[in-house]
Amino acid sequence: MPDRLIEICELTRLIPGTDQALLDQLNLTVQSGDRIGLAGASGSGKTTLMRAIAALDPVSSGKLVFQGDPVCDMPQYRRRVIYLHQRPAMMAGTVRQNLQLPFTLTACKTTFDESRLTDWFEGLGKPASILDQDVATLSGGEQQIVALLRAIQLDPAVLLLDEPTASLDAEAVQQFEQLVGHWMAGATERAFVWTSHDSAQLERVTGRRVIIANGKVSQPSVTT
Ligand SMILES: Nc1ncnc2c1ncn2[C@@H]1O[C@H](COP(=O)(O)OP(=O)(O)OP(=O)(O)O)[C@@H](O)[C@H]1O
Repeated sequence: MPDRLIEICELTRLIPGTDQALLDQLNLTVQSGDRIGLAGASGSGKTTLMRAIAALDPVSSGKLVFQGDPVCDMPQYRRRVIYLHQRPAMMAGTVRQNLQLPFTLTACKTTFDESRLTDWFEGLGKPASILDQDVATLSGGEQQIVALLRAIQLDPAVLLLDEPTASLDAEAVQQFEQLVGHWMAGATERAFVWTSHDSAQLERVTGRRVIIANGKVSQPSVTT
């Protein structure tokens, strides 16, 4: 039976200053090997839920359990459960400086591994010299690949992918999907949640569908 990576228990997030619930006592379990496609109408709360799972926004009530324990060591949790947005945040500087950034944080116990990154870039047909390139000169697709590599080099357990390829061209979409697939295949104790308005993409890359509506989730069908 797959291990439970994250248990989201009775999670409620109210619109600040109101009693209107964006997430309403929501329950969801993310297990090892899960490739979850999170779907729902625009404004249904997909981003709100992903950010709540990543512990990036305060919630009104509820509990997050990671690998059996309530989340309390936030820096460690943020390294293991990583949220990626459609428009990646890059700091001014080279690709290498952006990739080294997480290792400058005291919570990070692993070290920067340039040869592993070079292998990943070369697997995507990009030369090692990209590490010296200014991020401002990268295409949107290349920036998103750098953001994904910046996350997966930390060996996270769960990636929360919020419309990650919405503004990318077909080649960059293919590369992003390939890299996520490669990361998933690298260990069993991994999972992702992926939101997209592209149902063909969700069919392609995810294994089960979770639908959010009215602050709660339902799981209508298995798609693998
Ligand atoms: N701090 C806030 N105050 C008020 N309303 C908020 C706040 N945060 C989110 N909302 C509202 O909550 C709803 C859910 O937003 P969210 O971005 O999570 O939806 P979504 O499903 O990701 O949408 P989309 O598919 O368009 O990206 C929206 O109506 C949004 O305006």
